[in-house]
Amino acid sequence: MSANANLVASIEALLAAAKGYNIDAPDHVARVNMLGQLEALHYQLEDPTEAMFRQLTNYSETSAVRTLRQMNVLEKIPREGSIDSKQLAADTGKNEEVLTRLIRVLTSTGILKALGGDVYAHTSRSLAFLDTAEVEFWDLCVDEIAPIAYKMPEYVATHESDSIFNPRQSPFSWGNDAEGKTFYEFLLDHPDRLKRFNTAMTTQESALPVLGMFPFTSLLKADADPSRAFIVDVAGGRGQSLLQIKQEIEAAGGDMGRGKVILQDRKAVLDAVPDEQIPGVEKMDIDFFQSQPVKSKSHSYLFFRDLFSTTGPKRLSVTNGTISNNDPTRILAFSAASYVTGDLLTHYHPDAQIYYLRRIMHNWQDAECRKILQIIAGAMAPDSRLLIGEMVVPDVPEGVDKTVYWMDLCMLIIGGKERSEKEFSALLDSAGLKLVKIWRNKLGSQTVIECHLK
Ligand SMILES: C[S@@+](CC[C@H](N)C(=O)[O-])C[C@H]1O[C@@H](n2cnc3c(N)ncnc32)[C@H](O)[C@@H]1O
Repeated sequence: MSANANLVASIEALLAAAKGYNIDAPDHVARVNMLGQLEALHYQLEDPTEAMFRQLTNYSETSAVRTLRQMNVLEKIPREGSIDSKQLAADTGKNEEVLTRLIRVLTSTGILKALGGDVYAHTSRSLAFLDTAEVEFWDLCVDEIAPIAYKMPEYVATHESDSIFNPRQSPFSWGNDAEGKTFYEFLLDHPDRLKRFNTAMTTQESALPVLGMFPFTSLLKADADPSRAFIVDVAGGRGQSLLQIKQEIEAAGGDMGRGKVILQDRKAVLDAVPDEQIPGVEKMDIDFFQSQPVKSKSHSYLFFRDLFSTTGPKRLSVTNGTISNNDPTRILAFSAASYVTGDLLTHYHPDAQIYYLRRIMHNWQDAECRKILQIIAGAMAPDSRLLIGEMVVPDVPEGVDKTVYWMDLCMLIIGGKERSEKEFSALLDSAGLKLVKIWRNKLGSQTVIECHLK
């Protein structure tokens, strides 16, 4: 087909899709597919040099929005009607010329509307920066990641090519004068930035949904052991996923199979979550590189052995809360130290039906992921499932959803990685786990990867 025939065919295909589209009852998938067609059409029509310079609107638009937000200018533009630049300058106390020039960047790309004579109005796109929770994540990316992204050329010029795979030498660590610390160790040292990060993590629902893929309700059991956790959200942040899963299950008339619901994360993260924000959820602070306290009974003796690794018994097992050992003197010493009825037993939990791990694997390289997975696998019972909520990189870029690609650059910067199905499968296999099924979202790359012990 000639280039011209191609162009006409693309436009006709888009026209046919538009004719079948009901704008009053928009179908999300149909709409996004049409956007894909439109984007392909745009690439066919655009001159490559024009395209090269259009890239520059990315950073100029981002900078203009972020700067106007910093100056609280968007709030001063009326939601209905319009405002002129003189009034806007008076209302914000900012320089009129600077405001006008920043606003023009946004009217040129349709974020704000220019009505002529330096008069401006909101559009639904500018209002999104005022009204959506996702803007917290957007600000975080612009303030924490984008400055380092622009310094990547300097990073690669000053580092060995493999150092980017060392999470303690990531571009983020380097750009924050913190080489030697991982991204999360750095955040723990900076409570304000940690707090902002954790809040932003609660907001990305539209691009990275929790629900609509794996059927959580299918795992409810009326005769479930109430002492067994139904779900443990490992490094679950502020409990954002658990709350949604709980709601879905309760809406279906279930009660999480009578099992417990456990939120695990670092202590500093959990301490910042008021109990009333996560009703019915038990908090448990952990370091996922060290241990998984919610363990299968058959593995519990390892926990005790670990605690007594220097002087402890050679073999110690726990059955229904009774400790037995092949060395009675040890048991006596053990009891005398009052560990038996105190700290140790309160740390004992049976395993969980579901270990849930969302947006964790992509923060780390394979070596760290393998360690996290091996520790969870060591805690799982044969019927436990590990559910991994992550994007999966498609073999060939598809559709208009670019989230997985820009997220992968963020991950390259902080020391992590987005993975393909093949990469997940190999990683899981190396940690003693089997990838059973990838539950995909209708759109985009977000999935739930279901795994069992091998
Ligand atoms: C990208 S957030 C994901 C949070 C949540 N799972 C979600 O999907 O929104 C990564 C989480 O890992 C936690 N984390 C980082 N290092 C950890 C560690 N060594 N042990 C336990 N949690 C850790 C962080 O505190 C943070 O809450």
